[in-house]
Amino acid sequence: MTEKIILQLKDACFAPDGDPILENINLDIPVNANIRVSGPSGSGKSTLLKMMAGLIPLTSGELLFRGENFNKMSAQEYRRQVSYVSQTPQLFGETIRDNLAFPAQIREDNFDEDRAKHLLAQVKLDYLDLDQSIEHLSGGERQRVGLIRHFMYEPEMWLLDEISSALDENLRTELWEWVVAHAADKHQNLIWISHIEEEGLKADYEIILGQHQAEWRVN
Ligand SMILES: Nc1ncnc2c1ncn2[C@@H]1O[C@H](COP(=O)(O)OP(=O)(O)OP(=O)(O)O)[C@@H](O)[C@H]1O
Repeated sequence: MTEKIILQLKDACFAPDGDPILENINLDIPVNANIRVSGPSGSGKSTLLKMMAGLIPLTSGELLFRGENFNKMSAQEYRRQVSYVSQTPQLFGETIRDNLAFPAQIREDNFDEDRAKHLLAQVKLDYLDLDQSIEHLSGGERQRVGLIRHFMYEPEMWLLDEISSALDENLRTELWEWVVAHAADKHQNLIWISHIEEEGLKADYEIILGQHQAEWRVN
């Protein structure tokens, strides 16, 4: 039996100034897998995640999700299903509440304060109050508030770009353990980039980037 595929890139190329950053990218992402993207600095790891997230337009080729072409879908709906988290999330407004309530606001839904507090605790920020100003948060606190803003709703797929880069080793390990367990529990697809090897992070598959190409490896 063939494996079920959730996301595909077909002959995808991104060449913003004519020179390709990534080209001839053909990937079939199986459902409910834990996938690492690796490769040297500048090899296009973030670019690949942003291509998958529909955040940068393909110069050529196709992005398909559940067999449907991205260009025929609502970009807003797609990004709610396929959630890209940057390593430097921008915080906005004045307080932590402003940030964590934002996803509900754009969905015209009620803010789930209990969930927000639960998520703060999951990322070891339960000492922060929702009405606390974001002005004096540390880099690591900002990174985690930006991360859990995405977790206020559950997507089908996570694209996580260096989400622990501002944290010390203990926090990194705990954060990744939580993220991986959360995704497994919710049967979510997980594609991630991390430079950190000592986290003991295990992936089912690896996408290795180099020379503008992507190699698929089964771990
Ligand atoms: N929109 C763009 N226009 C021009 N060049 C770009 C664009 N986006 C990315 N690049 C270039 O593409 C290359 C790959 O960038 P990318 O951030 O994807 O690499 P990376 O593997 O994630 O790097 P790192 O590990 O250092 O974060 C870099 O040389 C970058 O400057």
